[in-house]
Amino acid sequence: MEKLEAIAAAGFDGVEIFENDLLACPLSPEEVRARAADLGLGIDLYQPFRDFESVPPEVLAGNLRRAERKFQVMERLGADLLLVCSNVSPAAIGDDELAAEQLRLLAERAAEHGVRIAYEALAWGRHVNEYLHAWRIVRMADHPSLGTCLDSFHILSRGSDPIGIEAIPGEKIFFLQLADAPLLAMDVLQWSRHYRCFPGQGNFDLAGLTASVLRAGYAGPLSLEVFNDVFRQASAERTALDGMRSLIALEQSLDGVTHPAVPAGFAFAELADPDPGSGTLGGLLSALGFARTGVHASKPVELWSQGEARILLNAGAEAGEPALVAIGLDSPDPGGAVKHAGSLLSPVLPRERAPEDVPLDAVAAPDGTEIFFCDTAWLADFTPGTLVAGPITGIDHVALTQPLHYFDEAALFYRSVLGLRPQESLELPDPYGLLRSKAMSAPDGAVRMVVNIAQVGAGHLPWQHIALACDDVVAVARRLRAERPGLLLPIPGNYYDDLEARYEVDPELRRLGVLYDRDADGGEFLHLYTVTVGRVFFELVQRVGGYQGYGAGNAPIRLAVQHASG
Ligand SMILES: O=C(O)c1ccc(O)c(O)c1
Ligand SMILES: [Mg+2]
Repeated sequence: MEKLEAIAAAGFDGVEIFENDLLACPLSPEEVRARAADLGLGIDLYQPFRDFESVPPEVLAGNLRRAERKFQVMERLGADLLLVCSNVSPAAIGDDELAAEQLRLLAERAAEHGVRIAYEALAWGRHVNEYLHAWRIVRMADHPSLGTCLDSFHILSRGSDPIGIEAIPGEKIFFLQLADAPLLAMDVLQWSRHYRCFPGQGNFDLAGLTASVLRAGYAGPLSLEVFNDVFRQASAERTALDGMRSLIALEQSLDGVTHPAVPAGFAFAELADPDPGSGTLGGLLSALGFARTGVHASKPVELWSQGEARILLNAGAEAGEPALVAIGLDSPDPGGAVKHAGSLLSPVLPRERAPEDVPLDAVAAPDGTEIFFCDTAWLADFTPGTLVAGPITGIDHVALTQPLHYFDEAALFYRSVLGLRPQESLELPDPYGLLRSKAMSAPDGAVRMVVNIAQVGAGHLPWQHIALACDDVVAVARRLRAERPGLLLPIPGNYYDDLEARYEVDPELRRLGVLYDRDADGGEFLHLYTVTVGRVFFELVQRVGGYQGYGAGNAPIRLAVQHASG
């Protein structure tokens, strides 16, 4: 019930009923039908009917009897399409003619009940596991009540080329199920049952496949069929909305709609500073070479800057401790970006604004961080102070730690709403659990976001950090280790024993506690971290020779030190 309500509220007009959901539901099929109808939802498909075709004659009778009972349930539900998935039983016989003959028989029986059959190749089917194989059997059976069901997961997980879909007559494609998935080297059944996600959240080309299905002349529903352990635990409402967002984004990419305003840089990062009197955040920023270069005309907000790195400290934000509350993105077209976000179900956030303030609109990222789309006008709200130049030149990236169940949602949000592209995804063991991380960036690297989750293990605080681009990390480290020794995170000597075994690096890195990474092309990354203040810390990063990563291999070292220092 809860699922139906959430699905209707998200704007869908139909559902598949998965048999397990019905079996566990206290309502009768008639009541489910009525409830769905009240909510404006059609029941487009009932599924799955398993292990039917290609069986010895003595098994067939029992299978047909089983089917009769399901046709009766479907009549009560008001559903007229049954998904039959390819037989996975070791008892199945690898004989296409037998499969076709038995499916024809099933279709004849179904027709008597006004039911049609959609035959789907499961990627792990015993004999039929390719969509074109299922289609050949359907064609051979040649019955108007028998067609095929295409499922993007089964097609793409096996590496089949979806172009072959275009040769199937559209009216014989009875149903289309869409699911994306991350690329994982694992058994296809486990992969399907636990890791499916919505289009745009994984690595498959859903737009390409869907385009082929539409070119074939298919005019039926686009149905999301996702099996995912995390989604099961998440709120149905939020998951349904996210599913709808994924379909809208898919539709936009089919229509050739590109993001109207991919951000060109970070305008600012905004931190809640609930106790400005303590000087904790201000002190940290000045130690890093920032200066307070402006004060907001109508709000208790200070602008601290160095080069193009701008940090807002907001004493009025609702937060008990220092925390990242907002990110400002330089947008070539803020109005267009906000409208685009709205089309993807990320409405503009209501905001208090003094009449004289420059209009500035924000939407909410999945973890609640506000994302502002800015042109340079926002700076006019701040009385200007003197600008400072220093080794810090801008914001390189912002890293947010998401709760587990928002991780895929965040990936889709940053991709569709902000127009960022997925970069590397990593799973790293750290001393207290597993760190999953996904990086997203604008095509030119001008905006980079890292979405982390601390998947397992208690004690992971939802830390966020702002990584500042720096011309000379070593010079900054030299100065800070001398002047403010407690400010930077100490790095264990064991790390350098290993680093020096792998690379010939300057021994000064060890003395200064600067971390290091190198990519396959010789690009280098030098970085260091400040201690954590409230929920935030800063990273200083220096990219050399086109390095595009994030030094993710060093993250477990950082986490261990952060844990040890509380
Ligand atoms: O995992 C399964 O068994 C299963 C069942 C029905 C489907 O449509 C499907 O894609 C997978
Ligand atoms: Mg399926």
